[in-house]
Amino acid sequence: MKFSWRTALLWTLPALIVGFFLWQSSFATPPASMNNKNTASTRMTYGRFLEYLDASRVVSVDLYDEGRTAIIEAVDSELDNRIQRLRVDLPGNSPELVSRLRKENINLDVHPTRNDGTAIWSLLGNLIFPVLLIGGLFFLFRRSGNVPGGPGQAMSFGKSKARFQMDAKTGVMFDDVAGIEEAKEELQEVVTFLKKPERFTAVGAKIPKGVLLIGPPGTGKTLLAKAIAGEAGVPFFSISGSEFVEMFVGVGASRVRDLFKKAKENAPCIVFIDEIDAVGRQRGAGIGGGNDEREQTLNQLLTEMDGFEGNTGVIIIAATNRPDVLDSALLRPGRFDRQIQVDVPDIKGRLEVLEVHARDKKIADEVSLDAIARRTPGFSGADLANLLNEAAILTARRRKDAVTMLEIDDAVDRVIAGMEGVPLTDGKSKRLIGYHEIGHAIIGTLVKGHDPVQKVTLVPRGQARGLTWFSPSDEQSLISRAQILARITGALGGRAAEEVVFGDSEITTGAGNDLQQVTSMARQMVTRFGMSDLGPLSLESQSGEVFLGRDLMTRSEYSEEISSRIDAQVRSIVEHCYNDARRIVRENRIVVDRLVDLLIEKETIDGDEFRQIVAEYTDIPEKEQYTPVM
Ligand SMILES: Nc1ncnc2c1ncn2[C@@H]1O[C@H](COP(=O)(O)OP(=O)(O)OP(=O)(O)O)[C@@H](O)[C@H]1O
Ligand SMILES: [Zn+2]
Repeated sequence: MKFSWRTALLWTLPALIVGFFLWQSSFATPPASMNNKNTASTRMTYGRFLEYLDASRVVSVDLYDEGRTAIIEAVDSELDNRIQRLRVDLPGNSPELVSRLRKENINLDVHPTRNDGTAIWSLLGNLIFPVLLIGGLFFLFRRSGNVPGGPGQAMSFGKSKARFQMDAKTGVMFDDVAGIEEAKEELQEVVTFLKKPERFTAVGAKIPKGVLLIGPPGTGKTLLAKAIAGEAGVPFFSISGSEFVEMFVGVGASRVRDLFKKAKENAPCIVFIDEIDAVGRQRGAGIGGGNDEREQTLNQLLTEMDGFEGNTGVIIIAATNRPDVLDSALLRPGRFDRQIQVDVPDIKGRLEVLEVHARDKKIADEVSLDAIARRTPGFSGADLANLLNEAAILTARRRKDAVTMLEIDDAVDRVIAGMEGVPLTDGKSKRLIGYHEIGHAIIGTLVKGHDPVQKVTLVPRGQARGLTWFSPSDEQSLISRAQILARITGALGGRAAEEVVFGDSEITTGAGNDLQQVTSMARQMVTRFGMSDLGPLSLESQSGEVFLGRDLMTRSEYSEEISSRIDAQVRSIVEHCYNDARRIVRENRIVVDRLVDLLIEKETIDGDEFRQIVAEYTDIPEKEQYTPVM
């Protein structure tokens, strides 16, 4: 045979790929330094391991390298029952072994390959492998005629490697999750579903399949999902949305399939998908069409969720901080139809989180957790955990026996330095935001036709530095003119209060979002609902669902002259409402001041308490005081 570069490459390529796998798996086995140096490198044969199992000497098993290597802890009967660590080479991924270990209550952890070895190796691995594979595929396809095994063989290299993690027992309980009581209460039911499904199926109730946890990073969504598994005593499968989205077509989808297959085999169990927005973005959105791979993965996820009954005992919990970008198909009944908000904790919540994390630390008596909670508005659960940990590290470094206030102070600085968006600690801006929020809330309470206040809070969230929540009174599709005016007035309440209290020159950019809403509502009154002096005309067509770029599509169907008349009408509506808003704040200044003080002290006031305080200052029933007219 004549030597040719092509043939040479053809044979070296598979060798390289195989070599790469071997090389990678040598990193995948845990480094000895991770464990006790002397014992972790001691090997044990599979046969011995089975004997140890029979003799109930195995305490825990950690599986690495796709189930090919195990690090076990076993009782050494010769060495006065000391625990020894041993490495076992397993014949391969064995579901029987896993179910036996679980049945015998042996601590089992399955570790994904990716997290083992050092970061740089896995990064290199992730880069080299795709390059080799793509190169190889390209080459093989060009030569497909006379390649041993043909391209089909090459394709199978792309087959999925299941990269989800399984914890037989998470060991996390609801007690370990603090400061998010509402979310915990709602999830208590899911625990019951898993523990006592008969109770629900007996009366024909369909058990929900999916729960979506919505909230900013570090608020404990993962912890909460683990706690559900822990409370129910079921296994916990987890994967991150970004891990689903892979370079090779079909890998993401087959990962989803694998994950669900494993989950069903292990039911009842929890499947946790972190960062679901990475796969679950609106299909077809984005410039230049969707990402095919991601869409296939999402479609597979939807198919899997439809493909099993809620009663199989698999409950899928997903987490996101971007619910707005999710494909609406995910939120339909029978999929993630339960949505639970997990917020940054308020002052009381922060104290509880601190108490949880102080349990395992030595803290001096002089330290007041309450004082720390006061000083840390905007800190998430993870920030607080990090804070106590930093303080403990400083304590050890300073060779003290217990954490003192000095270490806490230094740790607060360190944590704040690493956080996005500096939280509100300074008095003046907190007051200003307090007035802004109370402005919204007082108008919402006193103006007829406005939805009632659900809660007012100074706990920042995303871009907002404070928030007022209104509970929509009931599902209504028709909204009256007076109601829209009430909403516009309410939305202007924040800016109005700032101006009344601090004067013209002190108003802030904080109302930017409010003003956008106000303008849009007023504009729609004029152009869509015929609610202005321009008469009952529809001057603009509905812009359709508003998402990424679509709102640019609003069609103008009127002349420039009408356009300026529309502007004048919009302006007059907004001005009228703004005057009302300022007047209401001025006339109720005493109660507004009192509410702001209370808000600054407590950070959150709920709707009932809010209304009760307002009622102390006026005998006119709420909602009857101001009726929007124009
Ligand atoms: N509510 C809480 N109570 C107690 N500890 C918490 C709480 N929230 C966060 N923590 C601590 O912070 C760590 C990280 O939280 P977790 O990973 O659950 O947050 P997350 O909401 O899933 O964040 P991300 O969105 O970044 O994944 C937890 O392991 C825990 O130590
Ligand atoms: Zn506002």
